[in-house]
Amino acid sequence: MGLVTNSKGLIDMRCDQHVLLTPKQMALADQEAVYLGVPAFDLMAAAGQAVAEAIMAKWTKRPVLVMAGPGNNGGDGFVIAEQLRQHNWPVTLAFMGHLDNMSAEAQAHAKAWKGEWHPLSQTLLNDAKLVVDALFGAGLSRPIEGQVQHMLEAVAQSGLPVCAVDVPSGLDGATGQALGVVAKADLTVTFFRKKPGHLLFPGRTFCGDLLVRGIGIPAKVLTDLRIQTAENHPDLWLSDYPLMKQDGHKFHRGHVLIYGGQWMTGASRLSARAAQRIGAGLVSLAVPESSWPIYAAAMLSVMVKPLAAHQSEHAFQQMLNDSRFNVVVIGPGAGLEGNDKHRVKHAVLETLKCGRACVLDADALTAFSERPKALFEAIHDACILTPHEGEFARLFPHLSEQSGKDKLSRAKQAARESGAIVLLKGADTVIASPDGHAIINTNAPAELATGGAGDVLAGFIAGLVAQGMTPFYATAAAVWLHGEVANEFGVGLIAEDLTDALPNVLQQLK
Ligand SMILES: NC(=O)C1=CN([C@@H]2O[C@H](COP(=O)(O)OP(=O)(O)OC[C@H]3O[C@@H](n4cnc5c(N)ncnc54)[C@H](O)[C@@H]3O)[C@@H](O)[C@H]2O)[C@@H](O)CC1
Ligand SMILES: [K+]
Repeated sequence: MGLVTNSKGLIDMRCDQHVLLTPKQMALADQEAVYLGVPAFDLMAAAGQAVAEAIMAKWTKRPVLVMAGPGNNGGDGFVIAEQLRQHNWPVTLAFMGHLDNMSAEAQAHAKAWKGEWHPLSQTLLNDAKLVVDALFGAGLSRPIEGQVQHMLEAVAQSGLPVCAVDVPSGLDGATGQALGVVAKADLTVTFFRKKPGHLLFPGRTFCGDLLVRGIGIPAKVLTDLRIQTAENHPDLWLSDYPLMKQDGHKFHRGHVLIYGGQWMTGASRLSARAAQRIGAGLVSLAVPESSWPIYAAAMLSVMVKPLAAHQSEHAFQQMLNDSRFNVVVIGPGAGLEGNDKHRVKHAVLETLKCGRACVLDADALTAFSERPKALFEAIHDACILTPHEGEFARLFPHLSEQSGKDKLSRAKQAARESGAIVLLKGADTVIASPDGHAIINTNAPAELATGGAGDVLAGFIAGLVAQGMTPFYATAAAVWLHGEVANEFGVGLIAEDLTDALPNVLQQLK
């Protein structure tokens, strides 16, 4: 049963827990569940009950204001209100909508509410100690304005704790972007599966703690939804992960070739060490002859190969003839000064020309900013681009953060246009493949924003590709390990620690 495809084939139901549904896909999942015989009334009852239970688990009994909107999100609100009332919570219900326009199940649940109905009004906040936001969920279709906007602003001003039903109202579940104003929540309870908007920024900051609750929708409805996006988790790639074999040999674990620059000698060395630590059998650094002593003195188990100044391009090309180098990393510390840029571009294009898997980072991306097309025309499917937002904007100016598009769509479009796997970095790193699949990473702590962390990541990816992992899943695994190591290490992290602390995390993974 296929959900998320990769170049190798299909991810099966083992990892269906981690798929992300757009609000549209969620509506289809609901419909399919009803088609399979689960009554819509029961789905809504289960959804409301799950939220009520989460509220009672998180907060002590207190006066609650439930704000119920005009659609099924509001229907959930009526269930929550009635459930809390039955547990002797003091509940005030404010409804904005017309009963006649609601779905049959929402009407039925609204009629089952035993308390009073109030129109939405800011004065209701005076007596409340908790707000339940059941105004809009998956059906939000335009920016919030007018009276609801004022109400949400008053909720924010009040400082009261908020529990959001499905998504904080005003948040686009597909993109993580705000449509007008958003009601920031302390707890969000969503149903069946997470939505991309819960994980992408700024959406993630609006959700508070996020809980996913089953409401009786069978997992088999996922089969026909053409799901393309998942949250990063070892379940996605562990079966692909190159765990060491007892009878393994270093030549079976690949050979990474890293291009080193003249001046910023630390960056490529960080990549080299990272590739070694994650298990590449051999790692070589190709460096300018003039900097060779610096590199060679610092690297013990990495082979450092000098590129003679008068024929460095030719020498690198010659090196690529050696088919034992199965992955090439270009970019960290590669340099853009003077003739460096020309050399870097040449190295990238030669690497691509011979079909070698490659990780292109930093200067290797910026080197093509005047004519990204020259890079895209050369790219093949084992090529991974690892830009931060600045580098990304240089290659894809129409897809920059300022374009107004969300990060998931931007990364997917960039992958499609370039033909490469695109890893768009950030606290919500997105890994997108040209075939439309994408993984959102969620385990990166703030400590990762430190110089050299990207160089280490490039090395991790290369090291995994060298050992035979498919580029898409190697990238996902590397990003996850990178985040996990940073979490494990905690405060005071510098890039070197990412490599040194990796073995602990690998041990746990094993
Ligand atoms: N069977 C189902 O479909 C289930 C749905 N559930 C709940 O239903 C929600 C989705 O329900 P709906 O599709 O009815 O959508 P919503 O309840 O999110 O809202 C739809 C309504 O809001 C109006 N609207 C949209 N944007 C607006 C804006 N900016 N200002 C004013 N009005 C606006 C629409 O015209 C429509 O009347 C989910 O988020 C979830 O909470 C749950 O009850 C589980 C089962
Ligand atoms: K909501």
